[in-house]
Amino acid sequence: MRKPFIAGNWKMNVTDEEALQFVTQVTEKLPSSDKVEYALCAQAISLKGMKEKAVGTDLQIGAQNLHEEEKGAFTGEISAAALTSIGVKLAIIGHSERREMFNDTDERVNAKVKTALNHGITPILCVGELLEDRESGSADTVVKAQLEQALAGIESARAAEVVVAYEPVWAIGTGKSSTPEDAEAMCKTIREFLFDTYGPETANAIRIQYGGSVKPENIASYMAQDNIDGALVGGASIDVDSYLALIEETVR
Ligand SMILES: O=C(CO)COP(=O)(O)O
Repeated sequence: MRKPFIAGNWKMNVTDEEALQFVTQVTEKLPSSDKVEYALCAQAISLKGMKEKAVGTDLQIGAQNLHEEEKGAFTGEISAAALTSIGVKLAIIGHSERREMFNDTDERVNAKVKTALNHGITPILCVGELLEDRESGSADTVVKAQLEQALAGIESARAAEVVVAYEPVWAIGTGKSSTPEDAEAMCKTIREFLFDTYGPETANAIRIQYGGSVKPENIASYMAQDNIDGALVGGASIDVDSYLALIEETVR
């Protein structure tokens, strides 16, 4: 059985002071991680402080990106080694906002996933189609191509450590979430791709999250689907009560 995994993606919406306050408030109330894993992915500036505040709890702290190179002249970027030096072992990779605005091509996403795995960082690998892909009937092809390129050269044992987040781009921050049935259909397609690529053991081990306008009110309908193992949540993860409710609804 795959353990559900709920990750908040705060994007560029939370200051350091707010981030630290959030962790203090939330850690008092988080349930045990026996049945559900949970994480918060914050701006780089807050990761160290959040890690310190989360000591002794099961709250995972993740980055929203990392650079594929080990080190060097990459002004403004974050290295995997810098993340692990403060104990961060989780990073979102290839989010659609980065693919669209920050040149995260499929090739770079592949390099970033490899770098993350080389450093023992769990990548939350984001894939998802644009509205025009869905309307033209090519959503499956687009998502499979993203997966194929992102996972190129990564062997089965290492691929098992990847978390895939299926986020249809048209559902992100729009309030227009995918129906649970449509989300399940794509997550099943993703699972089948993983099965064909890596065989049953790895395909069944990899967790697939759905993301796109997930809220406490609709998360249970996604979690009820066979191939959805959690959620990557933007807006609804920024409020303490809402974040806790997402986790509670997952294990209800
Ligand atoms: O992009 C997302 C998470 O990575 C989804 O954002 P929203 O939950 O705000 O739609």
